[in-house]
Amino acid sequence: MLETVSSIETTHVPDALRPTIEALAKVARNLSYTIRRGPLGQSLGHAVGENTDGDAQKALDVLADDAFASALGAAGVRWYASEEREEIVPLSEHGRFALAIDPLDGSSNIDANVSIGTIFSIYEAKGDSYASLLRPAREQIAAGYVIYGPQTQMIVTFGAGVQTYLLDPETDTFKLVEATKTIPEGSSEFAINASNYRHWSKPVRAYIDDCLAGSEGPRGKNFNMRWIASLVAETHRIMSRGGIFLYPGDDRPGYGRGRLRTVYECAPIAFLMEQAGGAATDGCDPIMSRTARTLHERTPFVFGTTVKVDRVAAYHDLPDHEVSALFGNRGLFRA
Ligand SMILES: O=P(O)(O)OC[C@H]1O[C@](O)(COP(=O)(O)O)[C@@H](O)[C@@H]1O
Ligand SMILES: [Mg+2]
Ligand SMILES: [Mg+2]
Repeated sequence: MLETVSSIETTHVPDALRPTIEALAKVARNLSYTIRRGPLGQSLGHAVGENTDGDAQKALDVLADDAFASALGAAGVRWYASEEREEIVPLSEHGRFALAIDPLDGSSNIDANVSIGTIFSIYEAKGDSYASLLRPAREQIAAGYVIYGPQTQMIVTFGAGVQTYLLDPETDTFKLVEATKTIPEGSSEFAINASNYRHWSKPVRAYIDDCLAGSEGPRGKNFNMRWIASLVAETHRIMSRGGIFLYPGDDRPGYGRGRLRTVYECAPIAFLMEQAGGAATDGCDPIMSRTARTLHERTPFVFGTTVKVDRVAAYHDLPDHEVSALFGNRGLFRA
């Protein structure tokens, strides 16, 4: 029904990438429609298996992955890497791009009608599939996400700022609503899954302790906490009003390098953050300087307003006696 309508305004999209972005937008538009229909349409939130990382795969994860893979072959994509597939898949021999995707982010939220999303990252393709995608994140030529929330929006960068497109329900087209998105300074919000507190390293605990101490602690002001458990929704909130997100490594089995995946979750969000004036690190070093060694590799992930992200890195540089001190004695971080 929606196939014939143009999917996105492409004035800001580089010519070579237009077919790819149009195909992404077309699939996202159809997914948005499927998600909005919820139980009136296909069953979306039930588990259908496990992906390579051992995460439960929901029906919507698989449906989204199949839809993107079948649309992108005819849209300039040579190599397709997905959270839902163990290996990189060849799509079109003559395609110019390599694309990595988290087709459906935040799957645990499908049944709860909370915002979910799609995250993608694009490189120039090389002859070898893995060499095309396991390379410095700074070599990305485009990255973005789609948020399926009260509004469906696509946020994208081609290396010259960040653009926001809104899916207009009246025309079924993604329309440009913001040509240069920048992260506001001054938010007092931090996002972390605090149920893992006892598993965190000392620097992460110290950083959060100092936020929780509020106006009585070394920061001298109160903070607010958020945790949606949809990376895309957290990213969008930070893009819209600032703040910081942390998913650190912790000492639970399998979580030494956190939960989030470098290639199709963290690298694209890091690119967007930098282009919007923010920052993204693994707690210490920029994600954009990293090269993933494997397709499904995880990384600790900290992103948001630059001064806040830098502050987390500074906690990692503190000597042990400072980081272990009660906040009242941690002299370096008095606001
Ligand atoms: O349940 P946890 O450990 O808080 O993890 C939540 C994180 O997991 C994710 O859902 C992982 O993404 P997927 O749904 O694509 O596997 C993120 O969106 C979110 O930030
Ligand atoms: Mg995800
Ligand atoms: Mg996913």
